[in-house]
Amino acid sequence: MQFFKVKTVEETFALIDEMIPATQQTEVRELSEALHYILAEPVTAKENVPGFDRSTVDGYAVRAKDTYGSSESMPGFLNVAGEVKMGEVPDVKVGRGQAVYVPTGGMLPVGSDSVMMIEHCEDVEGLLNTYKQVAPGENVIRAGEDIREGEILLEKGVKLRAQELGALASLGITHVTVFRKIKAGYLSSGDEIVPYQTENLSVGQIRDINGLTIAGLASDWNVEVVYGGIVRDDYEEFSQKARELYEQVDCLIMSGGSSVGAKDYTTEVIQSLGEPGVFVHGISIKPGKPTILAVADGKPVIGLPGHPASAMIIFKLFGERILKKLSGEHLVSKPGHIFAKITKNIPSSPGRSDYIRIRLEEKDGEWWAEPIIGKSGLITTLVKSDGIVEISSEKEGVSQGEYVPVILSR
Ligand SMILES: Nc1nc2c(c(=O)[nH]1)N[C@H]1C(S)=C(S)[C@@H](COP(=O)(O)OP(=O)(O)OC[C@H]3O[C@@H](n4cnc5c(N)ncnc54)[C@H](O)[C@@H]3O)O[C@H]1N2
Ligand code: MOO
Repeated sequence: MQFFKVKTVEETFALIDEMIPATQQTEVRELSEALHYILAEPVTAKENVPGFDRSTVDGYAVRAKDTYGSSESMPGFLNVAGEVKMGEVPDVKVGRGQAVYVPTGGMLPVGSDSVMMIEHCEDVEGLLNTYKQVAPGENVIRAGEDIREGEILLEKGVKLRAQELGALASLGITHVTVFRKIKAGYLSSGDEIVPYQTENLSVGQIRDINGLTIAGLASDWNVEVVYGGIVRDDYEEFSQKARELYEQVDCLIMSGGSSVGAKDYTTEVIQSLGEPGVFVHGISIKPGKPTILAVADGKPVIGLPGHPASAMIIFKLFGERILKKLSGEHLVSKPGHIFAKITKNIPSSPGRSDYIRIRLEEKDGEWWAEPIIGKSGLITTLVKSDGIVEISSEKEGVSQGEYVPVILSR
């Protein structure tokens, strides 16, 4: 049997970026139901936010110049000319030597350029004693300072997080055009795998773990997962079920049978689905070497290794990028990790990327990554972990006390 030609992690990411298409299907969603969707067209601001100069504190709107030289020991004096009501256009102006009371968020009256906090002044029967000086623009948000009319607020391909929804809400935008949610089909394979609801296992049987872990990760990325059940190690049954599911979804994911054993049909099944087929079979990575990635007639197909920890780590590393790319998200390589110091020496083969499950511990104000040793068939190694440390392919391991990149999983 021919062994797979492995790709490096870097080659795999480059191939994913080259091979995976972005969906073209869009829909219009109400803003409150658009969280985590990807914008399908840019949004241009039709007005300024805020629409008027407003105070960021409770205080007195003043002309900054009139406060220069004021201090605790040498207060200045201004005449209180009135007050601004919340949500209303002020009916008073600030002339030279004058101050007008303004609440936080209130509109700045004409003539003023700054606001003195109430803690720094005192209204003594209409005469404001100022104990500090303020600079022009101090304690003020200018009209258009948040969003300027005509600017492109958000580009196509941006993921709508809570803060993007807030910015859109500030403009009064009620509907957005986004890419439709991706639907991924998932199949577990293996004669020994039974539904997780199985109460009493026969000897040799294993409850399906990957069905739940993979769907769980995918839902974090706003992908709907259709569970296709478990297929036996039988080519006819496997290919028929894979085909049926593939027809209904945008992406097909399966676990198990990715290696090179006599009954590992996954590659053959994937190849039968469409062109161009498998573009990665085997990655120089630990765990998860026997990973299969393919595109069949425009739909990505992911063959995950069966071992539960390997399946999750591989899906987090490559599945996330594939599904995000497919979802139309504009992907930028911003660091998705933090740095922590490793507690032990860990050797690693050059040319292979290692992903070590770790627990984070705080010692003397620093974060330390404590490796969790255990085989990739053990799901609890991930239950105990806070993340995974990456030892990239050019390194020959890491030394105790060295800063290492940690991809967080909590
Ligand atoms: N001769 C070689 N054998 C293996 C190699 C290799 O390079 N040469 N690689 C090993 C590595 S590494 C992995 S990872 C596994 C991957 O194998 P498969 O993807 O073919 O997976 P299976 O053999 O079907 O299963 C492996 C293991 O995981 C259990 N499993 C499978 N699916 C599930 C599930 N849905 N829920 C829970 N557990 C599952 C299965 O029972 C097996 O114990 O290959 C090595 N072999
Ligand atoms: O590479 Mo495998 O995923 O260690 O068990």
